[in-house]
Amino acid sequence: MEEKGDGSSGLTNNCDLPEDSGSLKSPDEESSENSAAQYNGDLKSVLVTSVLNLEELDVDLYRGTHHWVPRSQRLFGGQIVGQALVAAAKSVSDNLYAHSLHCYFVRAGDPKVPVLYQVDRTRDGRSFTVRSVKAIQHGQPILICQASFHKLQPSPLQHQFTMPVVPPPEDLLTVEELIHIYLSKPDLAEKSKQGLNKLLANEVPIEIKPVHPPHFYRLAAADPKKLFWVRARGYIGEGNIKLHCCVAAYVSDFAFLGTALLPYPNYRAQFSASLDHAMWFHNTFRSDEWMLYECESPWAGGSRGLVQGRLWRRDGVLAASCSQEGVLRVKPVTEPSKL
Ligand SMILES: CCCCCC(=O)SCCNC(=O)CCNC(=O)[C@H](O)C(C)(C)COP(=O)(O)OP(=O)(O)OC[C@H]1O[C@@H](n2cnc3c(N)ncnc32)[C@H](O)[C@@H]1OP(=O)(O)O
Repeated sequence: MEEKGDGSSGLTNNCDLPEDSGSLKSPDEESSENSAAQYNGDLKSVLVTSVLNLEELDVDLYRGTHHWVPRSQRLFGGQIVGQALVAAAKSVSDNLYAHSLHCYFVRAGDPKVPVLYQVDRTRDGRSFTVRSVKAIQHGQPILICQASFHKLQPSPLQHQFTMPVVPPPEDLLTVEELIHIYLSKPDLAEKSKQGLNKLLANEVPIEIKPVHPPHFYRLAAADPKKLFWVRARGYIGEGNIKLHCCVAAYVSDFAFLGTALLPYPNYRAQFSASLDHAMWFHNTFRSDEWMLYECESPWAGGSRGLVQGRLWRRDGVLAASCSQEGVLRVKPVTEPSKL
């Protein structure tokens, strides 16, 4: 461990969460709109214009819609957590910052209908404020979430682990670029090509650069650890800290549970889904800037796997920590490699 400045000196909080896409513009952002359009080669992130842009139906009642749906045809857990945190944050004051959330995914989300978010104002304290959010479809909860917010309170106690030393994102390829390299292999089997093309067609609103490029049809067992740079696609802009936490909640569930499968190349997941998800936010960060996601799985057993992750700002400041347990029902791989 090392002593570290907390990087929070510039803590600002334009806390308004998106009501509509226009409400995201702070005066600073207005003035830099042209450069924003160029930001990481994209327009405003669909995560803020659509996914996390909840419709207010009544007091503490919101409706969220879907953007990207995984092949499992159940709603992406990160989307539900991110939207639940948006709903919770709308009822807390500007001087409070999300510091943690704890969720259970109790039913599979149905991609054919929107999700309702019902917020209970559990407690408003002098330092901490707690919200409980129920995500509902077909009259039943699909997620229960507790989110806690804290006033900024400086302390002499400050430490964090050290960020792993890895190549910068500029030196690495995106998942899409890696897939194109695989697709250019002349002896690639047709079925593998189809699988990779399906991956390319995924409209995931986040960008990923693996530190160790994956073997898409991996053959060797690996330690249950992975490192990748990740950021929201498109521009979000600085200032709205709560919104960046909501985006990070979305991002943090992506490819997370798969860490627990890395030691078992001879098994493939027949059924996998996250059961719970917890996050702690430590410092300010920009979710539209590259962050290093360090994932590891300390344990698997009993058809479940535990994964833990740390999201690092590229300047080495620990932005957030995550934990998740998932159900992992596997079956042996019987077919030879398709490569
Ligand atoms: C790529 C990105 C993905 C990232 C990860 C995510 O975001 S995942 C998305 C977020 N997380 C989720 O959606 C999880 C939501 N929670 C749930 O769906 C549920 O809590 C749960 C399925 C985990 C609970 O499991 P239960 O086994 O209690 O549920 P249930 O009894 O309804 O069974 C669900 C299905 O599993 C089967 N099943 C149940 N027990 C089984 C067992 N021991 N061995 C084999 N199969 C079993 C059932 O027959 C049923 O199949 P049939 O259905 O065939 O009848």
